[in-house]
Order: sequence, then structure tokens, then C-alpha cells
Amino acid sequence: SCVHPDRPEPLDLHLGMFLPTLLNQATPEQMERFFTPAWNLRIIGTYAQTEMGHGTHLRGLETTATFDPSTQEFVLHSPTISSIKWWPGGLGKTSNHAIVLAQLHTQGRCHGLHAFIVPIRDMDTHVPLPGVVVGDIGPKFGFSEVDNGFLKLEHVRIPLDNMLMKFAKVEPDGTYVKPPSAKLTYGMVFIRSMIVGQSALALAKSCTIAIRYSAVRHQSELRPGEPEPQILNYQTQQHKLFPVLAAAYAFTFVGQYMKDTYRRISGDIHAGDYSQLPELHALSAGLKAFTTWAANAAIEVCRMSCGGHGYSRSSALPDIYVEFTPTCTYEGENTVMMLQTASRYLVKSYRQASVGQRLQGSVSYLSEAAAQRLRPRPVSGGAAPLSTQDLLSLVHLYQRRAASLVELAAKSIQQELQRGRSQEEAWNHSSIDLVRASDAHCHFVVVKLFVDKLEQVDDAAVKAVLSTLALLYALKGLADNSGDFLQAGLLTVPQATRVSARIKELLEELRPDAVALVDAFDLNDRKLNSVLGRYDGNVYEHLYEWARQSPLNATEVHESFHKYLKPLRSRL
Ligand SMILES: CCCCC/C=C\C/C=C\C/C=C\CC/C=C/C(=O)SCCNC(=O)CCNC(=O)[C@H](O)C(C)(C)COP(=O)(O)OP(=O)(O)OC[C@H]1O[C@@H](n2cnc3c(N)ncnc32)[C@H](O)[C@@H]1OP(=O)(O)O
Ligand SMILES: Cc1cc2nc3c(=O)[nH]c(=O)nc-3n(C[C@H](O)[C@H](O)[C@H](O)COP(=O)(O)OP(=O)(O)OC[C@H]3O[C@@H](n4cnc5c(N)ncnc54)[C@H](O)[C@@H]3O)c2cc1C
Repeated sequence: SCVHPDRPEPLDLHLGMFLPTLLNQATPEQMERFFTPAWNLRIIGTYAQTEMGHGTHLRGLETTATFDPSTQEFVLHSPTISSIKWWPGGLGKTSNHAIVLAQLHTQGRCHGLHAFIVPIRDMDTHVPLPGVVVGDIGPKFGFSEVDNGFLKLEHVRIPLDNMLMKFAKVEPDGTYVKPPSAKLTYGMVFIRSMIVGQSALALAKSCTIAIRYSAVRHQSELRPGEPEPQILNYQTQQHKLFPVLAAAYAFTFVGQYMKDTYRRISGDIHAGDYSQLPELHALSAGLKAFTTWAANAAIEVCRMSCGGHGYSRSSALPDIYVEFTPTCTYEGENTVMMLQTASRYLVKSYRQASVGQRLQGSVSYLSEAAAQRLRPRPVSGGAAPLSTQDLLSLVHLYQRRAASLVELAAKSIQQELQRGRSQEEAWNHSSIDLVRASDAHCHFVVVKLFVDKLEQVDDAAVKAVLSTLALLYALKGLADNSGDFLQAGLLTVPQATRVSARIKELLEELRPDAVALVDAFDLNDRKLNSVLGRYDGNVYEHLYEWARQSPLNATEVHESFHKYLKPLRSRL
């Protein structure tokens, strides 16, 4: 199709959120009524949660859904300018339905945010329905293919059965029936879990383009009198790109793990077991933030490593960046997600471990750390010996760094409370530490999953090169965050020096396999859509061909000469 497989599209929300939300929150009758026509694109929907005045603070959303028992309807209304739904993808011009998140009012009481299916355009004429004011929010940083829209509802009536009632319900007399767990109506866990894999894909594409281009680009002089070398032979170029390559592999494994974990736990939830929902929320929120922040920065490293041609849209890197960067904001703004993981999971787990509770899942190390704190500390107190070759010891180092930063954040809250601050103020005055703790926890999870994955690799040669990548990923993270490790007494200055030396050795070791490692992502030219990243490496001819196709070159003398330059000359 003319649509590029990876470009944002107006139907992304329909496929990525409207359908999954029906699957997760619709009753069987609602599935029949809505899912089937939505699957056949008769109904095209979006997910309208964010408002002009609120995106993060869900409890602050103002759109109301008031039940009218006399007509068995909900009245959907946007009471203020700030309550206008703002940003939903595909809302402006594409969708004819929206899942609207609104504060449910029935029998004079507010029961918080619930999901309602609201028809917004006539199914045949596509004209907005009565009481519906809808349109596009205007040009954005990118996503120009998507009509992110606004939606103002003026006392729009929908049937009682348009409230998604798999969990919470409203009876015909207006009685509200609580969901088995209030957390089930939050949603977003699915898409956050999927975004981790999107981070991996964005990294794989970017480093494929940059490393292939670095293998065909010759520039400057390494040894006097010799031909210009491939820029991939410069240590600085390797230091830019090989850690990105390692992260692309790491995030690919984490993305797979996140998808499998989502599938497993959502299966349990559908079976009525909600016990793992906190772990799934914390993991998806944290890893979504961790991987998108890392990938966002790495795409720019790849673009800049391609010099001027990286800035050309023929490289595809500007488009990859523009389309990826909003992942740090949507589906949960990253800072807020990191705070969720820390405040709602890590600190809570730390406190449970501190009273001897045995923890499971990704925080089980906090129990080990709590037990460690009760044992007498070794006199030396110094950092343990550091192996720059042993992956398991590096995993343990990341685990101890995470435990140390979670403890630091928990203690900061305690100190703030002892200074007489309120709970909320104590948490806010510790939020930098909380974000650091989440970051360290996620970093440990990524390193651990990478090393765990190696145990599943049978081919010795593949295992060897993946182990080198895992070492580079772990040591580069250690070097980049050496302050944390030094502060926690997990690293000494001589050891930090050894780490830097080892990183240089690993860059040299990876050089011969770098192109093969990006080829292994198997991203064909159509998917990459990049002149610099072409599989055949025939960059210059295709760059010239690409430029020749530029609309500006349709005529030898552009109309601007006659319209502006010539008249300007005559006036000078
Ligand atoms: C074919 C498939 C294709 C997939 C391909 C992937 C991508 C392409 C497709 C689509 C993407 C394209 C474009 C993107 C479109 C973007 C859409 C959006 O951005 S939708 C809007 C996103 N908005 C948010 O995420 C809002 C963020 N804010 C919040 O989540 C809440 O405000 C916050 C921060 C959680 C605070 O809420 P609050 O009510 O104050 O909660 P508390 O912090 O007090 O916590 C209460 C308890 O609830 C637990 N909790 C919170 N959230 C969740 C959750 N999501 N799930 C489960 N549990 C949750 C929390 O841990 C607390 O529990 P305890 O009481 O501590 O036990
Ligand atoms: C391209 C794109 C597509 C989108 N698509 C959709 C969609 O389809 N449907 C939909 O409903 N929404 C959509 N959104 C909206 C998106 O979900 C929100 O922008 C996002 O949730 C962030 O909320 P906000 O914009 O209100 O930012 P804010 O929350 O106002 O964030 C601004 C700053 O405040 C900080 N902040 C906020 N709260 C806290 C806190 N508690 N503690 C510390 N710092 C805090 C943040 O860290 C950030 O630095 C989309 C957004 C974009 C950019």
C-alpha cells in the first residue's frame, strides 16, 4: 500500500487503543455490538482521555457522564474550556466513535473515571452529530499524518449500555456497582508494554542506518598518505554507535519479555486473579519510560554520527526521531511513570522487605538487600572485586546499585517527614531520588534480562558476540552512571579506570561484526526507507537520485525567481 509500514497513521489509535480497550473492558454484549463493526472498520474509534487542562492527572479530568434514570441515558458534557478533549489520535477527522473517559455521576454521587463509547460522527455522512464539536488541533512537531483532535461535548446523550461495563456497572435504577479492583479502569498497561518493543525497533533502525553508513563513508586521514578510512574505524564513532547497537539488542529482549509478561498477567486478570497487576503496572510504566528516554537520545546520536547527510530526510533519521520522541510524553509522561514505579512499587516493596517480608518478581532483590543490612558489614567496607568479564557479577552490581538508590529514596522521605513535612511534601521533596531509584531498578532489569537471554542461546559463536554486546551494555551503563556506583561504595576509582579501558577493548572486538549485527535485525530497505542505510551500500548514487526527485527540481528556474528575485532586483 502507499502507506509506509512504520509511519504514524490516523488508524493507530483505532488499532492500538480503541480495539484493545474494548477487548479489556467491554461486556460480551458490547463486544458484539461494537467490536465486530470496529474490526470491519465500520466503526472507527479513538481513545479520548486527555483534556486541554489535564493529561497526567486523571483524577483531575473534568468531562462528566451523568446518568439520567428517566431516559436510561448518560449525558456527556464538557463543562469548561479546559475539559475539552485534546490530543486523541484520529479524533479530528477520522473517527466516528470515541471511547471517552469521564467522571461518572449517578444518584448524586461521583464515582470517578469510567469509559463510555460515544458516537461522534454520522456513520454515513461523517458529519459531527448534534452536541459534538470536533476538529484537528493543528500542526505539531511531527505526526503530520495523524489528525490529533479536540472534542467538545455539549450535553450529548448516549444509552446506558454505552458505558464499558465489564468491571464497573450502573444498574437501570442508577445504582453503581463497584469493579473488583479500582485499578482495572486505568488501562494503558497494554500500550505501555508494547511501546518497550517500539523503543527496540527505533534503536535497531537507527543503528542499522548509522552503522551501515559508517561502513561506506570514508573521511579524513588516519595514517598519512593512506586512503581515507571508513569512519567506522574511528574509536569515537564506535563509542557513539556500538553502545546503541548493544541497547538495541537489550531492548529487543526486554520488549519480548514485556509482551510475554503482559500476556501472562492479563490472562490471570481475565481469570479474576489481580495479584500481579501492581507488578505489571510498575514494570510497564518504568520500562516504557526507561527505554523511550534511552532510545530518544540514541536516535539523535545516530543522526549526528552521519554528519550532514544524517540531517537529510533521505537518511530517515529525522523522521524516526520526530515520530519516536512523543513516546516520552504520551501513554504516561516519563517522569510521572518513573515516579509511579518508585512510589507505588519500589518504596512500598522496600518497606515490606524491611520488616522481613519475602518479595517476589522484579523486586525480590530488595529482600536480599534488607537481609544484608541486618548482617554485620565487613570491616573493609570497600567495593567488592570487579570483574569486567563476568556478566553475572555485573548483574549483581546493578542489583546492588538499585537497592542502594531505593534505600536512599526511602530514607529521604523518612528524613523529610522527620523535618515535619507532610506525607505529600516529603514525597515531592524526594522525587528526584525516586526517579533515580526507578531508573536504576529498570536498568538492573534490562541488564539482567539481557544476561538471562544468553542462557537460551545455543550457537557458540552467536552467544559469544551477544555476550560481548551484553558486556558493552553493562560496562557502558556503569561508566555513564559511575557516580551512583561510587556513591554506593560499589566501585572504586581504579576500578572505574579499568572499566573505561575494557570498553575500548570491546569496541575493537565488535568492529568486525558490527555490520553483520545490524544486518541481523533484517530490516529491509522498504522498512528502513533510508538512502544512507541501504543494504547494498550504494549511497551516493541514490542520494543524488533522491535529491533530483525533490519537488523544487521540477523546473530548472523556480517560479520564485520571476515572482520575487527579479522584481526585487529591479527595485534595488
Ligand atoms: C495492533 C497493536 C499495535 C500496538 C503498537 C503500539 C503503538 C502504536 C499504537 C498506538 C500508539 C500511538 C499513539 C499514542 C497515543 C497516545 C495515547 C495516550 O497518550 S492515552 C493517555 C495516556 N495518559 C496517561 O497515561 C495518564 C497518566 N496518568 C496516570 O496514569 C495517573 O494519573 C497516575 C499517574 C497513575 C496517577 O493516578 P492516581 O489516580 O492519582 O493514582 P495513584 O498514583 O494514587 O495510584 C492509585 C493506585 O492505582 C495504581 N495504578 C495507577 N495506574 C495504574 C495502571 N495503569 N494500572 C494498574 N494500576 C494502576 C497505583 O499503583 C496505585 O495502587 P496502590 O493503591 O498503590 O496499590
Ligand atoms: C503525539 C501525541 C499523541 C497523543 N495521543 C493521545 C491519545 O490518543 N489519547 C489521549 O487521551 N491522549 C493523547 N495524548 C496526550 C498524552 O497522553 C499527554 O500529553 C500525556 O499524558 C502528558 O500529559 P500532559 O500533556 O497533560 O502533560 P503534563 O502532565 O502537564 O506534564 C507537563 C510536565 O509536568 C510534569 N508533571 C506532571 N505531573 C507531575 C507529577 N505528579 N509529578 C511530577 N511532575 C509532574 C511532567 O513530568 C512534565 O514535565 C497524546 C500526546 C501526544 C504528544
